[in-house]
Amino acid sequence: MAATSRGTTPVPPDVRPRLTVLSGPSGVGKSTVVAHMRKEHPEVWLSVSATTRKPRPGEKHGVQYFFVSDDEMDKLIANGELLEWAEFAGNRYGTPRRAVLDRLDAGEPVLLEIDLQGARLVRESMPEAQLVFLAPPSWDELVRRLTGRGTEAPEVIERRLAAAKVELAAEAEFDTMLVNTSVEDVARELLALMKVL
Ligand SMILES: Nc1nc2c(ncn2[C@@H]2O[C@H](COP(=O)(O)OP(=O)(O)O)[C@@H](O)[C@H]2O)c(=O)[nH]1
Ligand SMILES: Nc1ncnc2c1ncn2[C@@H]1O[C@H](COP(=O)(O)OP(=O)(O)O)[C@@H](O)[C@H]1O
Repeated sequence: MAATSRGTTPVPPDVRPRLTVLSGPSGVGKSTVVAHMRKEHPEVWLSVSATTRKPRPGEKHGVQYFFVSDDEMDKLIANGELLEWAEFAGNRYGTPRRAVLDRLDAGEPVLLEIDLQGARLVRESMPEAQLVFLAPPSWDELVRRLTGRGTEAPEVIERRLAAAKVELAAEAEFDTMLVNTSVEDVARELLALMKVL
């Protein structure tokens, strides 16, 4: 079979998995759910974003994020290397385009964990993508999780909670809404949506 220009075997569109986008307010549990899911299903390919945010203790370049300078982010944007990017709570975040398209072409289930603005941009450029919104069981529980994580200063938490109000109001734009009461249940539901289970 002929190789594509990216050097992978083409997968017919009808069996190609859809790109899945997971969004939801900061602190709702997106990273926790995705980590749980990938422990048992490492075949789910999670895009690693570039960000200008500083690493938290324990975060490693190339694992949670590619941590880049403002200049480097400017270049990634100018060179068209990002599928989408957005500013969130004072930092920029973007999805490297090439890796995502290569994995989709290879027929792998691909997951993006990105904010509401990014989800809207993906919907515009790739209407076949499925958009999943992760919601907290309640506002108070979201505040408890975000505060309890202990990774952000109080003023950063305030910015993220302000963004959370906007994100929660946009829930209806998504194809599916999952409430993160149980990490195991949500991980299973997400795997089913991605046709991995
Ligand atoms: N648009 C966009 N948002 C991203 C990207 N990567 C991460 N985000 C989102 O940026 C927000 C902040 O991420 P982060 O600083 O890691 O905080 P956390 O998600 O609360 O742990 C979250 O909503 C992420 O989903 C990206 O490549 N593009
Ligand atoms: N279902 C859950 N029940 C209770 N705590 C949770 C649940 N899911 C996540 N958490 C906790 O909430 C905090 C925020 O989770 P995290 O995955 O960092 O959120 P996000 O990636 O959406 O910002 C973490 O301390 C995590 O352990």
